[in-house]
Amino acid sequence: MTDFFKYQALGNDYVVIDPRCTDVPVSPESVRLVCDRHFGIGADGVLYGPLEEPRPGVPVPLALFNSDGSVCERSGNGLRMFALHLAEREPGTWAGGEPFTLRTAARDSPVQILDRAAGVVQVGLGKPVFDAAALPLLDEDGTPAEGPTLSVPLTVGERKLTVTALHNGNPHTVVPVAEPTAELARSLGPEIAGHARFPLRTNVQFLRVVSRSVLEIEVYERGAGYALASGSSACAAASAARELGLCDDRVEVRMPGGSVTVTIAPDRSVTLTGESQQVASGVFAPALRARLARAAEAAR
Ligand SMILES: N[C@@H](CCC[C@H](N)C(=O)O)C(=O)O
Repeated sequence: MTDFFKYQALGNDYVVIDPRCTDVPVSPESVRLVCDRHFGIGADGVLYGPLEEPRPGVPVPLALFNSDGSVCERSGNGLRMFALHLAEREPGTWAGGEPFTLRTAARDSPVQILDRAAGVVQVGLGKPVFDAAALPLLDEDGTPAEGPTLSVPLTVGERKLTVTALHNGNPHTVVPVAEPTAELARSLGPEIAGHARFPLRTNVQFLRVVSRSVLEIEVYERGAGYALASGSSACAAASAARELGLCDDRVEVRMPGGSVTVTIAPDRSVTLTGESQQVASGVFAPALRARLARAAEAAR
């Protein structure tokens, strides 16, 4: 029995809980406990799956949770890590390098393991939508906003920002700045992520366009906080910069944890390529197991 498999992608870390390997229950409270960096394993989120026996040619379903226990519809880094997990468990089926499909609450996402030893995986995240109803976004008076979200005036405390908001399986708000810093992400990120105009909250990226082929971002994630990297955030920043005419169709996105490559097709569909690795695997100690069981019982 193996209760957990821990992975990281440029420092964005997830715990995989595989129901084929453990009977550990998963609930918002148990996710919070597992992700706690002092009382649990520590992670930015949990990937729970496969939710059914994986079969070649059939989308493999999984559920994703942020470290605060909230459900997230999709995770670019998480999908890449889960693809590696499937390959580690059944290399004969999933490690051959052929593309296959993962299914989350957002949509189906094609993945392809390009270099298993180096952990290089590519994932297709589809086409972003730059529309208020998709985010969703409210107007200042709290009524549903309508129309394009390429340039949205957003008042945050004393600051008057102009941001680009988009939805690509999950919501994102890109904030162009002269210098993205961890301090800025940690201070302003929460105010934007939980802004009243985003009823489902939003992931936040602070973006500097270094050149037409290089972007630099700092990330504050919905439900997880400051992150060293984020796949869907890197794609959101690239899609926003591309839509604003600020970058080419293939960019390196630099984050504190490392860089990924994002390519944007003429139809706006986005592909993310980057490394990730397994960090550890193991069993929960009896005391933690008992707490997880109590948390799940309380959630029923
Ligand atoms: N780190 C992930 C994003 C995880 C989900 C996000 N926090 C949300 O709630 O949408 C990634 O690599 O995309």
